[in-house]
Amino acid sequence: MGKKYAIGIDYGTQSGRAVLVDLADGTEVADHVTPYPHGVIDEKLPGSGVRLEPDWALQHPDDYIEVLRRSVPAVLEMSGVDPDDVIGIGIDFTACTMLPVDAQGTPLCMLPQHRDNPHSWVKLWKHHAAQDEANKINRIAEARGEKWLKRYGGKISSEWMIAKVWQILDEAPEIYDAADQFLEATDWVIAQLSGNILRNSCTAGYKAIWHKQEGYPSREYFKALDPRLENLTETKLRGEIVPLGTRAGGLTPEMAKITGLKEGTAVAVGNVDAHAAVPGVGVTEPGKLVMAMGTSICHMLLGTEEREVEGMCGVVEDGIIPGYFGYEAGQSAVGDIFEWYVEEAVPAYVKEAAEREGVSVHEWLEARAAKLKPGESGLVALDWWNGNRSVLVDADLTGVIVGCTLLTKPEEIYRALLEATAYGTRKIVEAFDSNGVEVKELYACGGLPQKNRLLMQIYADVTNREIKVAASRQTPAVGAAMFAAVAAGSAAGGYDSIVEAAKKMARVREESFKPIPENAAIYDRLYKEYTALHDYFGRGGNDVMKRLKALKEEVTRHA
Ligand SMILES: Nc1ncnc2c1ncn2[C@@H]1O[C@H](COP(=O)(O)OP(=O)(O)O)[C@@H](O)[C@H]1O
Ligand SMILES: O=C(CO)[C@@H](O)[C@@H](O)COP(=O)(O)O
Repeated sequence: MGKKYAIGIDYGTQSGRAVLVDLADGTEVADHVTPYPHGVIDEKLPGSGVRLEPDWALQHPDDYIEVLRRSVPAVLEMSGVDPDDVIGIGIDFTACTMLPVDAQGTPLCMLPQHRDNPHSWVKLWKHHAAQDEANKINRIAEARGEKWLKRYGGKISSEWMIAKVWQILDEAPEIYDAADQFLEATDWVIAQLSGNILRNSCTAGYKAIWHKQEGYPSREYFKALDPRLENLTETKLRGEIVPLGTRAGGLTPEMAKITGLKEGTAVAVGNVDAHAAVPGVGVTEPGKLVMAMGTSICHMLLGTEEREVEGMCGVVEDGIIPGYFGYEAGQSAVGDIFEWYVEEAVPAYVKEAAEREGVSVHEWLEARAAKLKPGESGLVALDWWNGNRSVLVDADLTGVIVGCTLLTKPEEIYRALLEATAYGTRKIVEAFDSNGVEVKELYACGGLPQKNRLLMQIYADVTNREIKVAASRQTPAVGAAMFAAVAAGSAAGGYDSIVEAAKKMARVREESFKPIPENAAIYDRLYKEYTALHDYFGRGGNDVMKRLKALKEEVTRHA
């Protein structure tokens, strides 16, 4: 059998990235990025201009298809690989990114009668407007003593499926009624590729409260939320839930035409970006925490038992690698905080200087921030620009910088923001470690480790652990390609298990980031200050952030 390949596509927050991978050793033969034409829709709807309320974040489903139209033919052309030798295609996605579809699987926002209703669109993972529903989901689950709540660190997030579905029912019952099903976007794209709607066990487990043995929460629980939700899981969340690496079907003739791939090519079921990154970086055993670092960070860890960890996003059996309990935790804004600073708060002189020097504003700030010693800025910040999805699980928390003076410089603020996100990661590492899910080593992948060395050194110093970095710039996509190889199977030139695929295909860089003891010592002190602020603002010491947010909503509603 000659060389065989698979294509993995990583659907991120702002773009989709395809990579064509050699299955023998994981060599990335070609990659291509398609920025989403509509980007993140958070102010007004395309076409109608209908204004969105605060905390909304939507996407256009055709942007996902655009990635297939552009990036798949591009990697085929760049590589010169014969489509006959591409034996599988797999994807990973942000999650819970979900949408309502009709009985034909058409997104409701593509239908003229629903287009102008924001609830008919794709709700992106960072759509945070379902916090009221999430609060009720948690309150009612606690009151009823629902056992499954512990599997999610004691709180269900507003980012997830049930909160988002319930917000649709609350605010747009006509869209809820018109929806034949609510799907994760990753499952919707796979349905477009293969013609089959299958729900993957990863998003069902982490985002829709599904359990391998127990299934979804009971009808009684859903009825207690809202009588209209009683049958939700048998109706609008119905369908087969299958393990990662399952073959969803063969590529449809229509999709073969737009992608340039062969009809019938194996299509793997959907997956989540951070979860696909774990085998992508070669981690198939416990003790190694994988950080998928980009707009946000997802922290992924394997364990041999189901443990309770405060604030973890979830523990799902077989949720990442079959045979293990997969733990997920996360920070809902990391790169996004740096981007906010660069786009919204950096003085003009910095932008001009960066342009003159031919570097990006990030690079300009990083170079200057790297000259500062830990503690030198006199600043400490809380990393809650997009709420907290770590131990506090509260989307209503907001950002803070303490210690600014008339002499504070932009690079000092930038460094304080990098550090704040590292403290946020340390909180997560400590939560796992202190609950018996050991974290021995850190692995980093995603866009940030490639873009910012200072950030990585700060993470090593703050967590006092060595960090290994993925060799690939596209780790989740490589992971998705590995699952595609599993969906194709060894008889076709792929693999029979993800562990085998990861052994052959994953690579990390030679160089790692090691903690510098004197930095780590200062960061221990700064972390204490972070923790004091974290607990004061986040554990009820002062609810000023919530009061300000409520006031903002009140004033905006009446504007
Ligand atoms: N040099 C840099 N240093 C730190 N952050 C950066 C830098 N350049 C870009 N970013 C941030 O990286 C994030 C994008 O990360 P990336 O991994 O490429 O995408 P995604 O999260 O969509 O997968 C953006 O939030 C952006 O602000
Ligand atoms: O929440 C998850 C995974 O559970 C992510 O999809 C979400 O944080 C988005 O990740 P990115 O920062 O876009 O890579």
